[in-house]
Amino acid sequence: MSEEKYIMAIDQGTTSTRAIIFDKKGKNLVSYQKELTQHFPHSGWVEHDAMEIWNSVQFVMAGALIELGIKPQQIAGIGITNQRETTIVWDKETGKPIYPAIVWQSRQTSEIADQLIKDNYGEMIHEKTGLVIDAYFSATKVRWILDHVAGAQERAENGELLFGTVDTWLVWKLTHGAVHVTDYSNASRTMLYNIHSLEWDEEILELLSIPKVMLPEVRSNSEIYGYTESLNFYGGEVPISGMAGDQQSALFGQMAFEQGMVKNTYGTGSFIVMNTGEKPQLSGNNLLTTIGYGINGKVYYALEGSIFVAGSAVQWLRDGMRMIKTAADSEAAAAASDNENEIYVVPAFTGLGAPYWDPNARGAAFGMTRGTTREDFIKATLQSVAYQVRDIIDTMCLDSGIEIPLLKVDGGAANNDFLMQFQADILNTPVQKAADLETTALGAAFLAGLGVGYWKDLDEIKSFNETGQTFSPQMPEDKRENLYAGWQEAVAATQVFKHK
Ligand SMILES: Nc1ncnc2c1ncn2[C@@H]1O[C@H](COP(=O)(O)OP(=O)(O)O)[C@@H](O)[C@H]1O
Ligand SMILES: O=P(O)(O)OC[C@H](O)CO
Repeated sequence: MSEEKYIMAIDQGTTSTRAIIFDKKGKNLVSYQKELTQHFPHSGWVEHDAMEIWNSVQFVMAGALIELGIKPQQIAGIGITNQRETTIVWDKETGKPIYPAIVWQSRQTSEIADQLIKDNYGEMIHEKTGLVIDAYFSATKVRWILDHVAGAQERAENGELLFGTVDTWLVWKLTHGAVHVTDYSNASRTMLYNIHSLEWDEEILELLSIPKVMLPEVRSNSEIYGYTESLNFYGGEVPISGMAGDQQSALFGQMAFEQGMVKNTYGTGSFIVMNTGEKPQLSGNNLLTTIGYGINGKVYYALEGSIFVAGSAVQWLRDGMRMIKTAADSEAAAAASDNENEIYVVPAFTGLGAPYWDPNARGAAFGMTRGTTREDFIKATLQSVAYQVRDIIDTMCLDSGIEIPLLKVDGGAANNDFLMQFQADILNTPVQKAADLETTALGAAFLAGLGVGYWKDLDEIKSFNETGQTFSPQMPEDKRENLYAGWQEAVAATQVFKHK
């Protein structure tokens, strides 16, 4: 009797690593998770131990197999999805990183980014990569490592060092150093990749003195990149057949295959991504143009708005302000606020992302009176997430000329009904939750399953479509616009105060 086969997705996120096993109907059967240590060596720096990332992946893969009670040989394909931009440089011979992974949120390379802006490279880099110059992307992080580790530049030039984002690092480790690849979606977040010619950009590489020999080969999002080395995977040689950055993977998992479809993932940050079809569309309003996915010889582009602080504002209410015990408590507290005197919280803790890109802004609260309560403050913090999403969706509609009929949502904070209802109200657009909020992993599983023929095509995948609750707008127009105008004033006032 032949044994049933499954697809495994590895979701290597900023705060945790998960392995999730899906069946033939795209159903999530088991999810196994491990938290990841966050290192903050200096103010504004965020680093991970790349070996801990790798160990956590092995741990969750084993855990998921054991929990489901299946053998590695029953995995038809593995899909990898990952925190994007996070940068690792390692020694090709020893397989050891030469410096910790510099995490996407880290600001330690902002001086390099500022210099590029001062030297007027903004337009050239935007045109070629679709990105806005910022320390967020991998390019300045690679430069920083080559500058700060003794002898690294020379060793990189000699071909002794390799660079990779987390996807690349994991495939390299899983294949025991045999395969050094990335995919279109991750490459498009490095600020080194030309999204039009689909090549590493020689001019940018030269500008930053990054040797091309250390870069991975860029491949599609769904194909066999290599096989797990049997020692790494308990005797199993399993194809690794799908790969995408986590936000693009969520777009795929939400089945946003058509031009104009938009998803928003409410995690630590919040990332709104619109499928814009087969032609890259450069934003005139500071959104990012990025590659959504490339499959069957076609590349699909996307517009993205990145909000750095979303669910982490709720963590701040819990751990910093100590106003709530759990993130979920924020829902009842916000619903209990009946103050007509609305206050605004602008959670610009690490500056403001899209569409403002103001690295020097810092958090602020406005409109408080003697009557303002804890509940009002919690409500305003949740509302700040929804207002930031509106800032981006409005900009996206302007840039793309596309009206958004529906916002598909997922991620941890999408569990908050108060936030979802307010989101629908402030956008005046229905908000539809995914049936299973692990959409990021589902996207990687779909890509991996398509890559090995486990699923035939997109039509088969579309037949699994199941949606969760939909929140319909209920707020009167004048109230919506008054509230939003107040938010815009609050953001403008926040930007007047500059962090020294
Ligand atoms: N019910 C809730 N209400 C508001 N925020 C929540 C709720 N549940 C989780 N969160 C927030 O969502 C985030 C976790 O979501 P997750 O998708 O796991 O994030 P990530 O992938 O970035 O680690 C945390 O920042 C947490 O504060
Ligand atoms: O790990 P997440 O879910 O917080 O996502 C991080 C993003 O990919 C950063 O661009």
